[in-house]
Amino acid sequence: MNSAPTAARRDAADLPVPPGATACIAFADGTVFFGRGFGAEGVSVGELCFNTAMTGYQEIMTDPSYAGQVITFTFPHVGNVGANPEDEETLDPVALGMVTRWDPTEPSSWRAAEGLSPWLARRGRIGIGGVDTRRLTRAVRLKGAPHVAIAHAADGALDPAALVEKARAFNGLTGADLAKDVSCAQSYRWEEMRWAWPGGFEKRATPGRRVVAVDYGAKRNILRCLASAGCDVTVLPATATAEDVLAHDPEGVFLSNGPGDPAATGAYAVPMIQGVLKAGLPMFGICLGHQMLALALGGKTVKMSHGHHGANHPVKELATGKVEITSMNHGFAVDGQSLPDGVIESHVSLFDGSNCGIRVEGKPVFSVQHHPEASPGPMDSHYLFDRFVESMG
Ligand SMILES: NC(=O)CC[C@H](N)C(=O)O
Repeated sequence: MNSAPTAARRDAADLPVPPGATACIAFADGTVFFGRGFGAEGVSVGELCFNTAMTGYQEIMTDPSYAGQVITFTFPHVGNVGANPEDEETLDPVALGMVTRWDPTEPSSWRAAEGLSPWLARRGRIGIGGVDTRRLTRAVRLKGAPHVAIAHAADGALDPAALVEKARAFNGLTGADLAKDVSCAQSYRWEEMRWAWPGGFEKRATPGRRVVAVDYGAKRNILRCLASAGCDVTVLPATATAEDVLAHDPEGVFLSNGPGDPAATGAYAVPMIQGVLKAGLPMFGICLGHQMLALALGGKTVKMSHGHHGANHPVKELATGKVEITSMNHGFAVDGQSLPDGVIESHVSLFDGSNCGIRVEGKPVFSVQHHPEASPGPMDSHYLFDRFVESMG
């Protein structure tokens, strides 16, 4: 295995492709990082972010909120436990590609059904190994979610100058409405619960609270957490109206995570949320769902510099002072200063003070920016699912 990282190259148009390079990441400013490709061959264009989680690359790559993004993993050993059918957060390919410090090894895990490279190839997604990911991560931090083009050509036929042009032509995620592209096309019932020994993913047997979950790109483990907490979940597409939601006679409404700019998604989500709020139902939102609830209540969202993507982000619940270590994946945030009277900031990030939660005074309506379902990550915030179920009582 040749795993030495390749050097970053400036001024792509003038420099030759280094020997052995079969993949690269080209920035709009002309910086190019070369590496060795795995997974699918081809070209993809999107926004680059870094994820600091030490486990869970398969869940991360299949989180629909990563649509339009390429992920560089700061943890060096990615791929060593392969891929399995249980750790997928959705069936459709989502993140555009992955960048790793080491080339993936053969999988070593009793759970592995296949290696990372064939799994990515089957999904049409590009992998780039052997990259100096520290340097790449610093570039993301300094340049703020840069626009990039990534390419993998097994014969080394890379055209860095053309890729830089493609990165320049990318419009970015601001204003991008991606949720309806990754949402389900039709409503369906969800019964699977969280994985538990020895039965694995079992189905709910007893009747529970009737919950409508609006799918903006929902991770499966959120739906499982709702089911395990005692909800009979009906999932509706992102473009569902308030009438569609209320027609199911729900006792509570859940707003899912999802990709893209919440302000762009709000065009259809905000009127639905406002309609459901008028009906006075309990409501709980996660990540994109949190951002859109804030918009529906009169708040604002902003694009962050390079966002939060990891499984070790400390968040403080202001009412209790309790700190939770959380899973995060967001590039936009609710502007805590923009919240109107009656909407209370409930959680903040201890990394940068950004808003991580809101609640409506006197009503069972609340949401968080982080991911209480983890997948991957710690379960410190799991109590929020129970809080949602209790709010229906
Ligand atoms: N995980 C999510 O739901 C992400 C929400 C939104 N797309 C963001 O990047 O901020």
